[in-house]
Amino acid sequence: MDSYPSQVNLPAKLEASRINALPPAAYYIADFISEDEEQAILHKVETAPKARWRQLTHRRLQTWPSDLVKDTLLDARPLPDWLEQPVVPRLLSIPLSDNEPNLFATSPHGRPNHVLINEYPPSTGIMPHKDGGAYHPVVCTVSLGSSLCLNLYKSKEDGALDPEPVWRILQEPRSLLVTTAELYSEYLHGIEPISADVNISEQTIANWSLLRSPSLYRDGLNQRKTRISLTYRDVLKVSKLGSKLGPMFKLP
Ligand SMILES: O=C(O)CCC(=O)C(=O)O
Ligand SMILES: [Fe+2]
Repeated sequence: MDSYPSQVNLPAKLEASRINALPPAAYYIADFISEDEEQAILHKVETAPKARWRQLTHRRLQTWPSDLVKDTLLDARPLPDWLEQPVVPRLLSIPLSDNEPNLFATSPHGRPNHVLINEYPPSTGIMPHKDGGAYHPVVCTVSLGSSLCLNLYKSKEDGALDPEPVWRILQEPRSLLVTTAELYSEYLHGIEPISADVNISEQTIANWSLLRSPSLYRDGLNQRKTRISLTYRDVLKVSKLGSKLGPMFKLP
């Protein structure tokens, strides 16, 4: 059966969730959080103080605990409880391999210290880009609300972007996608600003065998609804000043 009541389903080792079609390395866990957990987080995102949202032309976002300034996290307060639980302990609970206890075992703070929340109404996306040098090269993205495709792109010899994606990853609601290593440093990622993802099939989706509900896409279509993503990363530089800043400089 392709669909069953929502429950968390974690692999004993992350290696079991590896997207084998991709270069080193990406992992996809379809049932990383439950429907109740998804609803609780969505409620917190939607009811966050208005000052928390930054409106871009088509998309809006929140950063927790704060923005980066010159690649540095200024506000060193811990993540709020609703972003910490259940995601962070769950991320840290999955062994990567026999000799690496978890995904953040070799990162400077041993855990993610920053969350970016992006909201994508249908027909919005994000231009192809690399995440750059501010972060330890492990990106953990939890998807909420709707499925969409993340595209991976290669730079051409002359440095220009090849506009055809080399791979597509379908991210279902409640899933976790992890990208690391060469995939972090050598490839660009982006989301097309379209109302429906088309031509979805076993042949075109890199993580097809790891999907929760492949039968939903039998017609090759994913009609998008609003999707919220939570991107967990470890920011390498944290300001010592940050924890001493007065309340005037802090967002609620
Ligand atoms: O929302 C996503 O899945 C991707 C977000 C992203 O690439 C970024 O914020 O750097
Ligand atoms: Fe990114």
